[in-house]
Amino acid sequence: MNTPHSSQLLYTTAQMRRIDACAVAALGLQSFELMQRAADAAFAVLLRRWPQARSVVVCCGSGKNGGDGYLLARLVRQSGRDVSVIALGTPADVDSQAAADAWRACGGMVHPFAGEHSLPLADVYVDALFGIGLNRPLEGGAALLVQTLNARRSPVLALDIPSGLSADTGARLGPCISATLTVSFIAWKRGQHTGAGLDACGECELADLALPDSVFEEEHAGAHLLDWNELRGRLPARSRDVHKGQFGHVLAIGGDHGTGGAIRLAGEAALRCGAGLVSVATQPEHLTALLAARPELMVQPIAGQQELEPLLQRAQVLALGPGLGTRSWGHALWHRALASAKPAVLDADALNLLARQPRKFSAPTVLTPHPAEAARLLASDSAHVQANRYAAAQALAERYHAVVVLKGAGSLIAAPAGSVAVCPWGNPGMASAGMGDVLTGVIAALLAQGLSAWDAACLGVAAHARAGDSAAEQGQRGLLAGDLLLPLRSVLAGLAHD
Ligand SMILES: NC(=O)C1=CN([C@@H]2O[C@H](COP(=O)(O)OP(=O)(O)OC[C@H]3O[C@@H](n4cnc5c(N)ncnc54)[C@H](O)[C@@H]3O)[C@@H](O)[C@H]2O)[C@H](O)CC1
Ligand SMILES: [K+]
Repeated sequence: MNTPHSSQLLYTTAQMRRIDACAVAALGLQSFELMQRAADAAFAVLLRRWPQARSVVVCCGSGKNGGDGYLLARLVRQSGRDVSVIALGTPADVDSQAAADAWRACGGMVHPFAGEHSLPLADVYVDALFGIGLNRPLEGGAALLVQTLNARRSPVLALDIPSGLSADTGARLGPCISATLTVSFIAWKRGQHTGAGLDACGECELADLALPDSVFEEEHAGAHLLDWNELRGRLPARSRDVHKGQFGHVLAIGGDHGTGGAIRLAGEAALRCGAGLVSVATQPEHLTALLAARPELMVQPIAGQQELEPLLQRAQVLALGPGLGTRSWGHALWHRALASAKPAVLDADALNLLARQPRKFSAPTVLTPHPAEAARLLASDSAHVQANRYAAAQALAERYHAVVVLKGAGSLIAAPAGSVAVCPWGNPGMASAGMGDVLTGVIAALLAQGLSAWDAACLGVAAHARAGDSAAEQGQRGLLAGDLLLPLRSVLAGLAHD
């Protein structure tokens, strides 16, 4: 894997503070100079996004985020627009104080926030209340101001990070700004690109403040955004002299009574993503329907473990779990399949069974839990997983020694060694039945074509999300998992230069 560019890297607040300090020390920059650059960048974003805005209200907190706001307000005033500053507290440090003084020096006034009626109407509001210094849930006046801003339903430009959002986890800490656009300074923060952070940030822009890459050299980010061009190099193009055996044999196991559709989606997705052969081991009742729906699938009716044996011999990769159920039938197949120690993707009830009988994996394995399944695997609850998505994904990868895809807004891919990739694609229309079954087949197909568990997970999540975005162009509501099957082909063709 190529080293991601700094614009793809995601940092924690502690890392950001060290990077800030490095910029000041190495470059001889004053912190105030960085604040001025942040204000300049934010002003450019404001004009580009809202060129018709005639009135702006900047809400300034007591820290450096507020300092950015005071200097931005000065630029807006100097541009001839109507601008006022509503302050929450007084500047707590020398730079923010200097920024507030600069605002006053150009004739600006500072109005303390004194309840919702003290917040003037404006074309655009600027959230300069809290940035990476937020260290506890908002309450009191801060909470009321954030709730008032959200209730206005007017455009909000958030500086660095929306106030109320944890920059480390993407969890809302009490009331949280719902920004129209967030302009982040120097580097992305982890919390912006997963979970609640996506809705809180709205559109995202990164302003690097013209800092050289050298300021990042001391920090190992540990997390990065998937980059489509970087991924393209990881799926080998096909030569002409090939045969289907070279692209692997996936065995999809699942489809207990009434859930044949799940295993069909997984099997068909594996075919659509280039697996050479796909067998489906499922309840006998699904045989006719599956063959009629997708004759390219080799469907085997499975009453018990003994019928699974020959299939396990022939398959290179297992797609285990879609519609598997946790009854004795599914449990017996799950147990025998894992005993084969073949590369595998585990989803749905294969994960629920794993939560009951934990084990570490020696073969290349990808687990694809949604938050509730992750909670069961961690003996926790969904709310805690969602409030700590990075930590949950990394804990699972380490505990089960597998690559883990923690699904949801901003899906995370975590490796046992600790690195995390974040998927910037996908849409709310994908929160529908069967999407996980398709993802299972996609990843299994890539494993079967020789990719590592990490690469298969990263490319699989990216292709699945991009296919979902393509299919959602006709509308997110009513997007069906089967709608992804055809776009997957063109998405993968784009990945592989086919
Ligand atoms: N060189 C730099 O450091 C740059 C910083 N930039 C901007 O600065 C902020 C980080 O500023 P900081 O002063 O560290 O913290 P905040 O302004 O985010 O926080 C303000 C202040 O609020 C207090 N606080 C924290 N949580 C709460 C709460 N729930 N309720 C009330 N008060 C709270 C806390 O004590 C802080 O002191 C960064 O995000 C950038 O916007 C420049 O932009 C770039 C250079
Ligand atoms: K902010």
